[in-house]
Amino acid sequence: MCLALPGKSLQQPLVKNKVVTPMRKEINFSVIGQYVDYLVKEQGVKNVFVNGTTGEGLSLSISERRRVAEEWVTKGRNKLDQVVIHVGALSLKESQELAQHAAEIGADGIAVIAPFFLKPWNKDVLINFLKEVAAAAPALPFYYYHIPALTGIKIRAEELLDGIQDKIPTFQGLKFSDTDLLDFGQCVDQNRQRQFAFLFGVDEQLLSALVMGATGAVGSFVSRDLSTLWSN
Ligand SMILES: CC(=O)N[C@@H]([C@@H](O)[C@H](O)[C@H](O)CO)[C@@H](O)CC(=O)C(=O)O
Repeated sequence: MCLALPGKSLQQPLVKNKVVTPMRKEINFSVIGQYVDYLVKEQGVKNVFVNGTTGEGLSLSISERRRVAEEWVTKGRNKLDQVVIHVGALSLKESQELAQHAAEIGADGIAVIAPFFLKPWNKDVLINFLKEVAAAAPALPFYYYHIPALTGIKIRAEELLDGIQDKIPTFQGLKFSDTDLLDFGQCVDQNRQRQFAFLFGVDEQLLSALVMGATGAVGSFVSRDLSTLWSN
């Protein structure tokens, strides 16, 4: 459950942890502070991705997602470098509400998955959805969470990147959770000015992605060892 994002500067990749949401019958908010300390002290991880796939964000209610985000931001203050909140939802309004909330509580970025029930049928429709969500948090770096195996949306990331910053000025990069390394390589190739972050999300292919130019990673099984890879 580890995620790496670039640092405040895109040139400086950092290890991040995509965190689970602790639950018994209900969400166990009280252990999130300990979880932060564990990640920082035991795992050498100072960046987290909250309410994503591993955090089961899409299975939580909106009020639960808000509360989980608040806990991570609050408990991570002065300990974590970046807390990125996944705010994707099937409802545009809910996604916007979560994006605005992430900005209000002081998160460092937001990420959005494509709506996957009534699916965007082309790139422009998808970008319009993302743009509306990003506009709800106009000061927060925005990541598109590309995970076609779960969304069923096959629009290639490379196609999406083309001209995206004209539509979404806060666009910071991709969380690329797909095994299509050709698509990934074409994204990297398109990013000649290195303005975007490419956070790779399939642990099993991370080494290949690093060779190809991933600037960070979001993963389940990597942590301190991953930061070592980058620092070497
Ligand atoms: C589908 C999924 O859960 N993918 C994981 C991977 O880390 C995955 O667990 C790993 O590659 C093992 O298959 C992450 O990319 C997901 C993630 O970052 C998230 O919590 O949003």
